Amino acid sequence: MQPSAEVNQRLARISAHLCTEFPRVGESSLTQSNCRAKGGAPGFKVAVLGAAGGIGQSLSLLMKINPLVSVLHLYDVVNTPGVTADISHMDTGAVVRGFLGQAQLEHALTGMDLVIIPAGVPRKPGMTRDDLFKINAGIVRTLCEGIAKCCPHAIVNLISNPVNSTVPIAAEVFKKAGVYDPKRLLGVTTLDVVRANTFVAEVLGVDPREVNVPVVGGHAGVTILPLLSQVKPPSSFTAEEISYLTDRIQNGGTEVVEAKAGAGSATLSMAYAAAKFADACLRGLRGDAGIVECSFVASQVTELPFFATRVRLGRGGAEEIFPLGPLNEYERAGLEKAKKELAGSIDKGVSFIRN
Ligand SMILES: NC(=O)C1=CN([C@@H]2O[C@H](COP(=O)(O)OP(=O)(O)OC[C@H]3O[C@@H](n4cnc5c(N)ncnc54)[C@H](O)[C@@H]3O)[C@@H](O)[C@H]2O)C=CC1
Ligand SMILES: O=C([O-])CC(=O)C(=O)O
Repeated sequence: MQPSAEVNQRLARISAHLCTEFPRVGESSLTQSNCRAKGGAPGFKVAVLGAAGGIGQSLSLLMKINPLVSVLHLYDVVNTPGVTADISHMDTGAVVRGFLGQAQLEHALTGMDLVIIPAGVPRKPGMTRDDLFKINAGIVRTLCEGIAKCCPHAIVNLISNPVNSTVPIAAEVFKKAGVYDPKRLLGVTTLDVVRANTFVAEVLGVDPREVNVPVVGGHAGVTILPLLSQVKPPSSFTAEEISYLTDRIQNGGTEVVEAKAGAGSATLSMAYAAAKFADACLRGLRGDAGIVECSFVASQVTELPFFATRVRLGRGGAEEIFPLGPLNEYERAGLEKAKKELAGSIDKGVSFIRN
């Protein structure tokens, strides 16, 4: 049955009100709304791809309350109308627009300064992050092809797992399109740092906000390498504490996957971590000085083409990559293990696009 003209008019009015870009009932082709960011604060344009998911919804909420964001585009292959309607009622500055399905990806991406990608399937108990490669590699490829075409200068925050492979995939897609700027592609490893700060603070009996633990390497199992010898403020740990903390930080994701017992992986702490990292990227874009975060980026710190270390964020993205600093024997052994596993994951990502 064809919808009445009245139904379509009503949907058009709601759509214009929400600044969304959903197809009207019965329409297959998409109309671009000419909705302006009326009353929106000056700031950056941010897109969340995978915005209707477990991470995506909370992350979108947190970006809506970030005063540096003027326009927030929410893209997913399902459920963005509801999420967008909901978030758009928050009385904060950012104007929210929703985009649904592949046909609207280009509209979602055009003009964006920062694109955050939590799209893809999460783990269930018994799976490794690498088990997600089959599905998530293709999703990341498609989304990055869109970025290369529509906002090649945007900063990209890649969350989708396995990060150790999806970042190399994104780099290859951008290279193929001739738009690769290694400084602008950042794998999000902030949750490892957030966990490390929390667990170390518990052991030390201090406020986690006072603790900063550099976590280097990658984002899976032994590739997650906390540098407990470089904790700020300077702290010393017993051998038992070092072993307990390293194991807990490396397996923090699995701890949540098991506790959720089939209902997914970390979403709330991840949304917090992603929002923290995105805010740091936006402050860097604004030109703030001294913004330093850990991230999995193209790097010459080791012989591997990608590695997570502390980076300084600026107008161009990861403008400076800091060396590892002095490691103790335990950390040097951990580094060797991390590099071995990382090399295979990076190769797998590169081969996915090249072959
Ligand atoms: N980097 C990190 O530290 C972390 C990464 N993750 C990863 O983040 C990803 C998302 O996790 P959750 O939000 O829990 O999963 P979820 O299943 O709740 O949400 C994923 C969303 O992605 C959407 N999606 C699927 N295909 C898409 C496509 N082609 N384009 C746009 N959206 C698409 C889905 O419709 C869904 O709404 C997973 O790969 C997970 O492993 C999770 C936690 C931490
Ligand atoms: O463990 C997972 O699958 C999700 C993730 O990356 C994390 O929580 O660190």
